[in-house]
Amino acid sequence: MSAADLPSPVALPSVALVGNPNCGKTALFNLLTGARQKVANYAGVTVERKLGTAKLPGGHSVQVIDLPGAYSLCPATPDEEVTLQVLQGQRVGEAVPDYIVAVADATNLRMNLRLVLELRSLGRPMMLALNMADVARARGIHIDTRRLAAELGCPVVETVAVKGNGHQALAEQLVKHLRSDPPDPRLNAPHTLSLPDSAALQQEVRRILEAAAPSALRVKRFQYRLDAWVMHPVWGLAILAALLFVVFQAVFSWASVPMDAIEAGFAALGEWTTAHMAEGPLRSLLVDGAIAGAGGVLVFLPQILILFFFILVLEDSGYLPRAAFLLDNVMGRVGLSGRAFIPLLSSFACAVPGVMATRTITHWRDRLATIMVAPLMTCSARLPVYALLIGAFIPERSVGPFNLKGLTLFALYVAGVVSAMAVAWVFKRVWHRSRYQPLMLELPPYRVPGLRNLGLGLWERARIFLRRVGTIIFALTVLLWFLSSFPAPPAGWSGTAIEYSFAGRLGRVLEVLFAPLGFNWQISIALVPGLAAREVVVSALGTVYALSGEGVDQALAPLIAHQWPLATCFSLLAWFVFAPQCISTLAAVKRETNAWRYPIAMAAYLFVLAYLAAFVTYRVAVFLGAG
Ligand SMILES: Nc1nc2c(ncn2[C@@H]2O[C@H](COP(=O)(O)OP(=O)(O)OP(=O)(O)O)[C@@H](O)[C@H]2O)c(=O)[nH]1
Ligand SMILES: [Mg+2]
Repeated sequence: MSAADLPSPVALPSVALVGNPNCGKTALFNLLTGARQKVANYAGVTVERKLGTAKLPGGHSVQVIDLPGAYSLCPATPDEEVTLQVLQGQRVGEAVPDYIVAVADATNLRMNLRLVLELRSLGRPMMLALNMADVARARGIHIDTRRLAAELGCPVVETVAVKGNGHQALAEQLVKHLRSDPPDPRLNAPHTLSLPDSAALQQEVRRILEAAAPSALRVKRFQYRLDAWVMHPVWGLAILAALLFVVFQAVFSWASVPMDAIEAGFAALGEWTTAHMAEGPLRSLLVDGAIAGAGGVLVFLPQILILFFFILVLEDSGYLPRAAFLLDNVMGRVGLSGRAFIPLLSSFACAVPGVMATRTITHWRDRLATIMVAPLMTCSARLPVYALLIGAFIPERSVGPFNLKGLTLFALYVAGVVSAMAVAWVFKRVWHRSRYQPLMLELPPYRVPGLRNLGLGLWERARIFLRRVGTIIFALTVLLWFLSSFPAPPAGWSGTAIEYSFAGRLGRVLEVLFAPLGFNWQISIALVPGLAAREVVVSALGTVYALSGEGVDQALAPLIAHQWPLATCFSLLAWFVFAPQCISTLAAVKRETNAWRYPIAMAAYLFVLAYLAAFVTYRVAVFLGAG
């Protein structure tokens, strides 16, 4: 694409997608713009406004704005506030959008039309997209769109945002509008809101629906019977535990074949390179740095994809908000809001989106408590570290019907969750917070996960992981290789070259700090680049051991299994349950809280916990004879 093709965002008319949470705004946005923003079956997926360009029929282009879902133009949560700010042009450097596309879930008009009426009262050019038209039709909800358009005084179209061309009617209507009614800058002046009274709104919704879609008022919920099981206080918890358990078993048992293949591939590549290149720094960089280091992280791709497969299926099925209700009681007792469930669950992928997702939490202290414990959820960057250590030290054995490795991984995730609950409980004590906020959350319908969404989601995950391996992990590994190879030792040096290098000396210094935890100097070095990305600990260990003259023909796992006492493995695992080192999370916390003291407090408390946990684990393990 040449620079001329790139649309200038200032010149294009802007179209904002506004609607209730979970009505399919982002799915529509992705269809219109070709973007890949996250879509999932629960309220509060989008928490920041996103921009994209849509090419419409007839050569028109518009800038499309995807917004967080809102129940009303009176914001109750920080994400709803974002929506209102954008609509009123209160964001710095941004004008009021030229056109509003109100998006409504056609299966739930009784609720969705309230916001549509509020939007109408703004008096700005708008239209209504009745999304989920496919589901509405299947449920026998008939909507007279002409009548509805007449009642609302704006165009109404039906859309199906999960179908390839499900946005066609919307695109055509946009073009029609642009032709007949080009953007008028006079309408874009910020103005004060005067919203209709709530009871009057409800009456108006009823009146309109009786005229245009009487069947929408008689919707039956199909899901009550299933919910009686899924949200049952005993069966529900059993179902949740069983689900999570299957996930962790699968991460180990399904992944072994592709992982072995990738590992064998890298081993062969290393041998081939060693055989075909003259000895020297370049060969060492390729073999010890790139192949033993970054390649060692790539091996974990299958496990990450399996974990995300399950997360995506759960996200799309509509199960997650139900689990939030199920756990609301437990969460309330430790001082977390039930709304914290989804942000915390997102943190299993990465704490950064988890911290952002706390914008759906109304009260500041609830939100802060959730932010502070989010990094205790086991993010996917920890998976390679856990998997390496479990693969090396935990024998391939079955305990009853369970695989011992899967069981250990499950235990580590549970350790993270339990610690988060404990820390939240302490916060509650410190802040004397006892007010319990009842959980108000909309239950989405159950849905069979769409293959398209699933495939795109997995592809996106694979891309993110590969990009990390190819950029930050690779760069840090090369840097570490450099620091571990230079300066070269003088003639007559009796130890290995790495012990003489910068990294070797730094490792010896850090070892003093970490020796009480049972960490040797190789681990101590690896923890430093791990500050930027946790997986780098794995690649760094690969490089450090390869340079220690242990031979690259040995895979890392058997090597450390041979060299480290079991107590060190347990201690390092305990360290990583808390592992304070993730700069991007700390930066996200600074952004979201707008204060330095929170990320600093977070790093400090996590470091202390990690150190204590590893220390105690190591001592106990040594005492029990694992030293
Ligand atoms: N069957 C069907 N499903 C849809 C349609 N549009 C969206 N979905 C599904 O509805 C769910 C919600 O879609 P999103 O696009 O994330 O909704 P959103 O309005 O952006 O939600 P928030 O960002 O939370 O406000 C996802 O599971 C989508 O796959 C549709 O037209 N038909
Ligand atoms: Mg969205």
